[in-house]
Amino acid sequence: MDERRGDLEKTPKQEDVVASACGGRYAPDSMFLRGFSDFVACVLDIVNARSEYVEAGILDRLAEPDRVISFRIVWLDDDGEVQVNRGCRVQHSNAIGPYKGGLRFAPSVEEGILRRLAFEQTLKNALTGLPMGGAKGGADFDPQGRSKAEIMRFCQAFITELHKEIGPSRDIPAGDIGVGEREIGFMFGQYKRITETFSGVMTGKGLEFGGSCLRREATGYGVIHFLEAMLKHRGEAIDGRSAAISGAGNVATHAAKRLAQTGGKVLTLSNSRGFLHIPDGLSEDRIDEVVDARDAPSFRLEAMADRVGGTWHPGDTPWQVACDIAMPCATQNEIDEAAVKSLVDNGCEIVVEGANLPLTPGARDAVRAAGLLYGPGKAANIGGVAMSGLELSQNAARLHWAKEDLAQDLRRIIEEAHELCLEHAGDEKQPDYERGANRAGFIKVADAMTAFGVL
Ligand SMILES: NC(=O)C1=CN([C@@H]2O[C@H](COP(=O)(O)OP(=O)(O)OC[C@H]3O[C@@H](n4cnc5c(N)ncnc54)[C@H](O)[C@@H]3O)[C@@H](O)[C@H]2O)C=CC1
Ligand SMILES: O=C(O)CCC(=O)C(=O)O
Repeated sequence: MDERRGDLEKTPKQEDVVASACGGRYAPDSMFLRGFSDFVACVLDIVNARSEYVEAGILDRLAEPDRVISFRIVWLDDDGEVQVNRGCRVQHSNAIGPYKGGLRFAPSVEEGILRRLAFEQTLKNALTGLPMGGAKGGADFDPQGRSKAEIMRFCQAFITELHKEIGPSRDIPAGDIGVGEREIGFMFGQYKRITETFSGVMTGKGLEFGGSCLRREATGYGVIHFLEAMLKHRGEAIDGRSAAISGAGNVATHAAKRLAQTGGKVLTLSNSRGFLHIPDGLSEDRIDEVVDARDAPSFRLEAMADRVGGTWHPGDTPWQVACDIAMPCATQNEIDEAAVKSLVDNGCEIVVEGANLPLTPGARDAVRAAGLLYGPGKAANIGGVAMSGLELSQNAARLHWAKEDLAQDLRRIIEEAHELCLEHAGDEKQPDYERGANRAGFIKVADAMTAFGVL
């Protein structure tokens, strides 16, 4: 046993463990280090109680992804101009299954964010109960305002670079911000052309070529299933509760649709330009209109205001609206401390995350301090990757399962994940779901890593 490890055993404090595990490789305020430090706070007592985890260096190994693949993407825009973007795939852990996680196309994409998201994905995927490791990738490409032909050329160039690193038993990408079924189609087609194979190398595919029923809906629907499970645990239900939802993409619209179906009231949708407020609630039909129209370059959420009896608030976020539930479903760090204060002052009691990491660290502390019921994304938004896991199973068996069966599977997976989180969440009456998710995911991954020995 090395000297440093011996010291750790004597003084296993959170900050020492984090510093030792990260070995000075991350800037103190980096997104990864902050997240890893919070994670260590949740699992440190488990590690201290299990010498096999310390001996196998589990935390040190989790602090560094298995591999980071960076590459240049070159493509031609509609004017024939050469465009260059930067792409990256972080393969964090394949301890419990092949690397699995989404691809994000957005100007804010950079390696640091992907390192953090890939780490979170490892824990999240473990909660699904399906054999999937964790990864995340993407590019700093902004699809906004790009034509369909430009998006196709970009997707083809992206996968031309990444295809060597992925495969149906190796790493299976899916969608995320800026990457939906259309983009997966372009990338899957290019992979198929280059490798001359037809396999389940990506999920979120079109139904005609190996996609699964309900993958499109699964993340948003799953968020509402998780919300229902949290409320049921308290003897409550959604019934007539109102929600401020951010985003107008895949997760936001399907969470909105399912909430409306479950008797809730959808007060807002949003984008990076502002938010749409519908005081009487958005109907399912109107939500469907957004789902059908949003891929068109001409689509503007703001243009719907009159038609839905709402108002458009340019430059603002939905967190100033009086609501029972806040449901951030757009992007990271979209709720800060001031937004939490405004939500609490306006009567909000619940925050449930459709997006990954939508709360700043200060906002998370404020949510806890205010005693809100809090469903963190790493537990509440597992529906998408869970359905991806079921898509993989269908592809491997060369079968297509019925929507009704998949709907039941999705609900069961979410309810079981909720139970698993509860088991590790401390106080039964005021469960800390984030702690529960971190601990439950960690134990599963750490046990697998321990079984492999040191590698
Ligand atoms: N698609 C999936 O299956 C899953 C997605 N997530 C997470 O959910 C979130 C949303 O993802 P998708 O709906 O798939 O992406 P999307 O690309 O379909 O939608 C993103 C939405 O967020 C809005 N948006 C982007 N930046 C914004 C900003 N700065 N302020 C306000 N709105 C902004 C966009 O206008 C768009 O309406 C992301 O955090 C993603 O990581 C999590 C689990 C699975
Ligand atoms: O479906 C997948 O593989 C990944 C979904 C995803 O990116 C996520 O859960 O954040």
